[in-house]
Amino acid sequence: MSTPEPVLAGPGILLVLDGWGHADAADDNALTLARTPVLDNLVARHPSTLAEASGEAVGLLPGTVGNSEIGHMVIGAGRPLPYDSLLVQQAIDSGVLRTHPRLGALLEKTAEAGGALHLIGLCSDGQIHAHVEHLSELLAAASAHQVQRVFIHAITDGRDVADHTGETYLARVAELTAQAGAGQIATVIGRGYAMDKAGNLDLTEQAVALVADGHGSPTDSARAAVGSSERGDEWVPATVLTPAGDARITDGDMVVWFNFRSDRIQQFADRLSEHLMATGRSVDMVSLAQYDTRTAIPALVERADASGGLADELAAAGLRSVRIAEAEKFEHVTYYINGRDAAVRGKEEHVRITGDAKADYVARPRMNLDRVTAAVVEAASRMDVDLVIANLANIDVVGHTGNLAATVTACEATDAAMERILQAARDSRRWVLAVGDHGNAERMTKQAPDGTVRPYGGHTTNPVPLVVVPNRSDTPAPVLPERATLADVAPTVLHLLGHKPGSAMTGRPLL
Ligand SMILES: O=C(O)[C@@H](CO)OP(=O)(O)O
Ligand SMILES: [Mn+2]
Ligand SMILES: [Mn+2]
Repeated sequence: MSTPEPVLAGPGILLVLDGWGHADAADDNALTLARTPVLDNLVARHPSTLAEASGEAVGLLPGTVGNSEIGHMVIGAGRPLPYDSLLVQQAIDSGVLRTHPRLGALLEKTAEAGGALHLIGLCSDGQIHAHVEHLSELLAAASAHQVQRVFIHAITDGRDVADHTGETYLARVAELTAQAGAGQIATVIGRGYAMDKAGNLDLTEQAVALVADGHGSPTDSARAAVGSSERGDEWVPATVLTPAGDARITDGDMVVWFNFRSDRIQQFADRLSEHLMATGRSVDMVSLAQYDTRTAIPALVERADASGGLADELAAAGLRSVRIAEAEKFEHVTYYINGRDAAVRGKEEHVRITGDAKADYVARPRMNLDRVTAAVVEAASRMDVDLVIANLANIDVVGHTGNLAATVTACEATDAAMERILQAARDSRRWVLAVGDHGNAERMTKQAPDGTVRPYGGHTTNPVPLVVVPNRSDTPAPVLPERATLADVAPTVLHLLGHKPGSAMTGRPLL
């Protein structure tokens, strides 16, 4: 039976509601606790489905939570992309990492020169930025090459895993060093300092001074280091573990960065490189996966090709897009959705909304949403714009605080913004495709390794709502398939624009 063409192909709006996951109503589900009439109506009245946004469906290891990088990359690519966590795991399983020629050569050189190996990275199993177990492979390689001094500069998490679990993960690091017969934790600092990505160099410099020069509070145990934080694991102050001895980075040492995700470690990596160079220390550096640093740091595992996505198809079709997000998610609607490609194609405009630089999202759960919304409304009103791509960041960014009340407010603010955007879409006869990039706010508690249930601000493996609001209401609304994945977004967007999916896309148009 042939169905009538339900949607008039034409200009549209692709909205990523960051962290908008689906789960049944519960007392830790900020999205169902919030009063969100517009979002509720959207899902109830318009063609909608649930899209997989985690694990293998998007190119992650089975069962791992989605994240903004892979979420936006797959939304843009129209196909699952083997993410860096998966590629690193494959390199470990196949033995490629342990026998990596570059790693081997540097370890050998370091051992011969009597230098030290410094391993810097996030110590948790959150699987968004890093995995603590990856250390075991690196420690084994160091041990095999007889590097005598191996120092771990541990970054504590509390964001991708339940807070106040740092001590457990540092205990795991100690176990791994004992197993490998190499390495010790030399310094500890929270990710709030070491993984700032917003240009707050005062925070980054504390991490640089700690690992390069040993500037931090001396303490004799990892437990005391973590316990010294008044603001949880994210904000463990710079701490030097005295039993490790002198772990400063000196001429002839080498550094391995073991985060596999770049965005939050690259500022630190750049500043440390610059600081070592400025102080006359020649130090070899490698990173587990490829980083987007200013200074070139060779990677042990190369990233997957992500070309041939939405941006390339829009450019080939001569369509104009406007990308809008506030600073926290600006790279996601530009660089990541374009396949980690910094080139700005013709007819592509970028609008970066900036505002209050202080990131206290419990106090400011609305963030800069009013300005983001105004920019979307303005772009939608322009006849020359074929596609508006915007990210509404609040549900995710405020969700990360783990504060349920603030996250409920963020959901309600997003709902009000949606009302304005939907009105603008009607005024300009645009369709709207709204989708989450991964879950977050629909589950705000998690069981910690010790069995207790704690407030949790991290991502989830839940599917995300995907809704299409057609640009006309006088034809029967299409029915979307029952299940979808983020890989179906770009083919659907191209279909709604009146174009075919790109040849590199494996996702399908959902209508
Ligand atoms: O803030 C981040 O770095 C991660 C969580 O660690 O979230 P997202 O993937 O949404 O950027
Ligand atoms: Mn996100
Ligand atoms: Mn997030």
